[in-house]
Amino acid sequence: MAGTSISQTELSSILNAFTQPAAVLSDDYKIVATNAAYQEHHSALESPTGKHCYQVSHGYDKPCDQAGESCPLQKCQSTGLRQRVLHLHNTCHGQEHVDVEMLPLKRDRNDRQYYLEIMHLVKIAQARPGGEGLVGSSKLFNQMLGLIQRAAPSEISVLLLGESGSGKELVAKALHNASARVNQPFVTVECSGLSETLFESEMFGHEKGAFTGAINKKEGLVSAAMGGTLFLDEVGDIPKPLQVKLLRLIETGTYRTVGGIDLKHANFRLVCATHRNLKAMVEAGEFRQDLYYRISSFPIELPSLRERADDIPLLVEVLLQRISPEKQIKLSSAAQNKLIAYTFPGNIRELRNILERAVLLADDQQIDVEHLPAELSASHQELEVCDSESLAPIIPLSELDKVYLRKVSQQFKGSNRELADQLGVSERTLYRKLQTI
Ligand SMILES: Nc1ncnc2c1ncn2[C@@H]1O[C@H](COP(=O)(O)OP(=O)(O)OP(=O)(O)O)[C@@H](O)[C@H]1O
Repeated sequence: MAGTSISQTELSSILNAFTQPAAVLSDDYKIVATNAAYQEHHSALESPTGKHCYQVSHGYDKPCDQAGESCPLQKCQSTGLRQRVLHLHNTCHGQEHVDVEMLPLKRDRNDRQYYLEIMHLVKIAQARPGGEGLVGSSKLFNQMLGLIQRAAPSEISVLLLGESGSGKELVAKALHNASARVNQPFVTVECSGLSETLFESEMFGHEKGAFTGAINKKEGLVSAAMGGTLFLDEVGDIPKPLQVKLLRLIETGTYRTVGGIDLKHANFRLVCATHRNLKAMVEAGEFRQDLYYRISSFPIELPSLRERADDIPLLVEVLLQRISPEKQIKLSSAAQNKLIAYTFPGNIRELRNILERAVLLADDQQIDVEHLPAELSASHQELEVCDSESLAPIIPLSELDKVYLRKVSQQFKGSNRELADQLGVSERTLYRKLQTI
């Protein structure tokens, strides 16, 4: 830092107080000093000092905002305020998600402005093959990840909105894993298909003899989630009389077991999920407005797989590793193109099912088009149908899967499990859908 009283070596040793990769940057995007973690993170063979931050982290030849990304340094310059942005960085391990924090420093004696950059490595998601958890690097996935990173450390109630199989449960776990409650339980409550009595006794537990069949005292899921995260899956399927009970629990933080007298205190962070349009349900009087506002403080929309088709090659690679870690199975480019062109009504669960089946069908290390289900090749036939006169009458898209399911469930000869597999949804989801047709 020319002209300042502090040397570069001293600056680096101060930066070494951070365990995360950290650097001091100048107004013109140049790296002035870095700590050891920064050099390790970028696997810098030669010192990054003097290079541009966008060149080292992204391999760009111009600042991020001119390369179609948001640039925290530029935002810091224009606002004078601390910034946080989720970026994909080139690191010693390949591409990684990084939560970048940028802070303006006090101007130096020559009135030059410098910035402190701290990189928080995102552990709940990966942008390259290997490991567990969420996978993706597309724009929509990164936007979703940015929201997860923001919400996770707080206690705010999160509402996950997305199609079946798009990863709602995995995101709920990611929220838990990135929160201070990570070492406490993560408890899922499947809200669909529960009668009023069953819901109450599942949620709150019951005393011995509370109702016919209550032979023993039973602990409820709210109690099991003590100190951790309670994940209400398919919250939109909770019948109205039960919604008021849930609201009471959330508002007062207290509950009674079925047949119990004592008021018990709950302690959980709430995450809810639904594939339904809750706002429309509120307008139609099917979902309580007060409960909706309680659970939807921080909504996160999960993109469907067809909206993030550029993630398909990466997901395929990761899922094949997870399905068959001992074999190094690859996809032929023709098979990959088929997958990219497919619409995936069952999202990532359907992709996983397709790959599991293909791994069994492929004799060698390569999955080809013939190992993929016939409906992938049927997309062209579907287009032909759409072009033909048989299009009329037009039915609302929301009705489309009901109409299709009605037909399929009448004609399908196998079990519900087999049908769910072929549709690329869980058996639970199929059961739920069958109830609505
Ligand atoms: N981003 C992702 N990366 C890797 N695997 C994923 C991702 N998202 C989802 N999956 C996988 O896809 C499958 C379905 O995910 P999940 O059960 O979380 O979806 P869901 O939206 O909760 O489905 P449903 O509404 O039917 O319960 C699981 O095997 C999950 O591990």
